[in-house]
Amino acid sequence: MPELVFFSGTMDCGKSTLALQIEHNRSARGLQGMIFTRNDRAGTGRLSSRLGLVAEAVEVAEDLDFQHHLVRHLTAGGRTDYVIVDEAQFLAPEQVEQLARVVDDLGIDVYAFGIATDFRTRLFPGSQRLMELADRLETLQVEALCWCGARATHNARTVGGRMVVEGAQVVVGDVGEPSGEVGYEVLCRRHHRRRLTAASAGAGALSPDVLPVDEPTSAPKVPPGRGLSDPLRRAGSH
Ligand SMILES: Nc1ncnc2c1ncn2[C@@H]1O[C@H](COP(=O)(O)OP(=O)(O)O)[C@@H](O)[C@H]1O
Ligand SMILES: Cc1cn([C@H]2C[C@H](O)[C@@H](COP(=O)(O)O)O2)c(=O)[nH]c1=O
Repeated sequence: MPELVFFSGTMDCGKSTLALQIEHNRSARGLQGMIFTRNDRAGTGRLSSRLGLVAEAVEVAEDLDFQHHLVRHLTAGGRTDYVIVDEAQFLAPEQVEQLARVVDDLGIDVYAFGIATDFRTRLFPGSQRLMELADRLETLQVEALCWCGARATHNARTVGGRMVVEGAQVVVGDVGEPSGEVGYEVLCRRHHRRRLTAASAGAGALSPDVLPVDEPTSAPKVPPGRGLSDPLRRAGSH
């Protein structure tokens, strides 16, 4: 049975990499895919991963109708066995409905990849519609981490490393932007709620715990995963 699958996760968790792997594995077996994206950081008509892989893609314009596009292609004698859509959070809800029709009426698998929520923790309209319509929701397995070491579940927008909560829903950008520029950082919910980015917390890279030295048995217990270098421990009350 063909299906509509929505692979979601925070920024920088490997969605585009997985999209390119799926494309690679299927095309290596002689299947033909059609790849779409919208607003990829690498430029128009490109699907790029931070691991350095890039593939050509159809840029999804606001008025692109997926179903018409596929029907035109098939009618002209083209073949498509599966469809990949990256940055699917930027799709209009109607475009997600067209993708569902591509699956049901044309019998083509559709794999969509995107972040679920924006910098204010609200669902993107395209992601919401995908969650409502997908046959299957998949969460990426390689989780991105918050600076504190916890699993990152939220995307923060930053200016000069500080989290901002005002602005347009769509601003194309990347994690780890130089200070002063608009960028993004993935955080756990606790630190997203407190607007505590790595820069605001004064955190550097995660440092592992040192091997335990003999502590007196009365010493306070350190929760697992909290090394001496952990800014949470240093700052105490965050
Ligand atoms: N130098 C590197 N070495 C190994 N893995 C890397 C490196 N740079 C990035 N990655 C991996 O790539 C992931 C980001 O992949 P990408 O597909 O661009 O993410 P997404 O599309 O979800 O934003 C990172 O979470 C990390 O696992
Ligand atoms: C949180 C958030 C993100 N964006 C943009 C920033 C990037 O261009 C993409 C996400 O790309 P990735 O491949 O998943 O890293 O989305 C945005 O426009 N608005 C937001 O709130």
